[in-house]
Amino acid sequence: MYFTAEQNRRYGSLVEVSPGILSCNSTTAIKTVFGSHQWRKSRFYSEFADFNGVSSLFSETKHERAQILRRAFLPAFARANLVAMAPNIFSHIYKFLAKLDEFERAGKPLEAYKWTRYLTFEVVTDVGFGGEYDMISSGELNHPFVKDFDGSTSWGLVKTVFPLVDKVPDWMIGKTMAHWRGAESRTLKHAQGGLAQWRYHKQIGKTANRVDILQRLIEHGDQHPNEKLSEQELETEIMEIMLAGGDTTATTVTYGLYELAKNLPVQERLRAALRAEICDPANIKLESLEAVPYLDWTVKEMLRTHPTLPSMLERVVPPGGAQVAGYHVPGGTVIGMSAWSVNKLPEVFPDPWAFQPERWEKPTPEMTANMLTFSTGPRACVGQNLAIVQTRIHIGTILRNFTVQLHPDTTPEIMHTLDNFQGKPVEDKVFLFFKRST
Ligand code: HEM
Repeated sequence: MYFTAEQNRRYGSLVEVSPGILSCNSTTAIKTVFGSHQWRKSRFYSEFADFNGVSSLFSETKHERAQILRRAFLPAFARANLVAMAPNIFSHIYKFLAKLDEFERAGKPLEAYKWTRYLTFEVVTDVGFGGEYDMISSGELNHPFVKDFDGSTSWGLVKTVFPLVDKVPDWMIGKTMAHWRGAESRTLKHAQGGLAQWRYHKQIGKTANRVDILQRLIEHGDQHPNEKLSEQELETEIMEIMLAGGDTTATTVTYGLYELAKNLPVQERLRAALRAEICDPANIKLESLEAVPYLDWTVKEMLRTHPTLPSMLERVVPPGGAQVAGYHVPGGTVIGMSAWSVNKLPEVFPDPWAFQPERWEKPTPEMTANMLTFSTGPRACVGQNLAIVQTRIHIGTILRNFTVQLHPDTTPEIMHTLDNFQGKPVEDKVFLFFKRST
């Protein structure tokens, strides 16, 4: 993303960054590029995120199938279902607070990125497919699930560069890459386990009150038999939920806590607003958090400043070509736009590098239309409402109960974003101090 942003800064708003692939950062192009299903996702998506040759909603490039999958997902992210999921999310965050207490008693800083990953993986596996992973209380710092997950993502990226690599035997690709490939099949086993557990729960009559995404996907198939997903498709969707919903939120929360530690007046204003609304910090409810506008603005600013999919989001120009940022671009060309770049355009977001939740008090229509963190249009993030609810719960509950301070080693260099399609801090060791504050 640094490279493509720099190319746009130097040479203009539409630049060829590799053969047949253009980077665009013009706000006038957003509606054209993302607004219509005729602009398909590029082959990057299938190479990165098809599992065992089966496409997920994220990786699907064909509009018709993507529409069916989106319909199946929508009940999971409807408001009533998110409200029903909230108690699950709170149960994980209160476990996380107990961990913060332990670190405070020991006088130690928290390795924030590592622990927020455990938190968000627990949440996404729970609300994703009723998974019962216990990463926070077990305190297993190198949980095999997270390790496999990292390997699996790396393997996805290798496939985007060498699409035929899956056909090459292990001994030719070397130990590390063979490990990554193995990690992908192990992650698939976690997904199969999730589905097997659902089948078991169904057998013993325990599925009626479930609120997770898998439950809603299966119910959708029961109600619309012609849109029913096969076992393999359901497994692939579980993989996708882990891929799309875990690290994305962990990175948002980590950078968010870092910004609050760096910007103490913002942190103090947020805590004062939370205190005014919430009397009992040990029993917070979603509706109290949603009654605090300053929390909403802070979360929006976290999402703007540190978009966790910062790379170019690629779309293919439809046959016949299109007019983009003042140029005619031929059909078949790939055009990508990056939230990292667009979210920092000074003409839309004045003083773009400053962390200012107040800018969201009265957002201009341009700010709302041009924030690309969740993309926009028919393939925008289908899970964005869950991501927002989850981030509100995490940040609101932590900040109502704790102050957060920077460790001297947590420098801007450590917090530099590494772009592996999903962004993350370049160094995993993001140390922050937490102190109880009731
Ligand atoms: C802060 C958290 C999140 C961020 C920043 C984020 C961002 C994005 C973005 C930018 C896209 C569009 C990619 C593109 O246009 O090429 C996307 C798609 C998607 N996201 Fe998210 N996401 C987040 C959380 C989640 C969660 C929690 C879930 C579900 C559990 C989820 C599921 C999906 C799925 C299934 C797609 C594919 C939608 C489609 O192609 O139609 N995301 N996400």
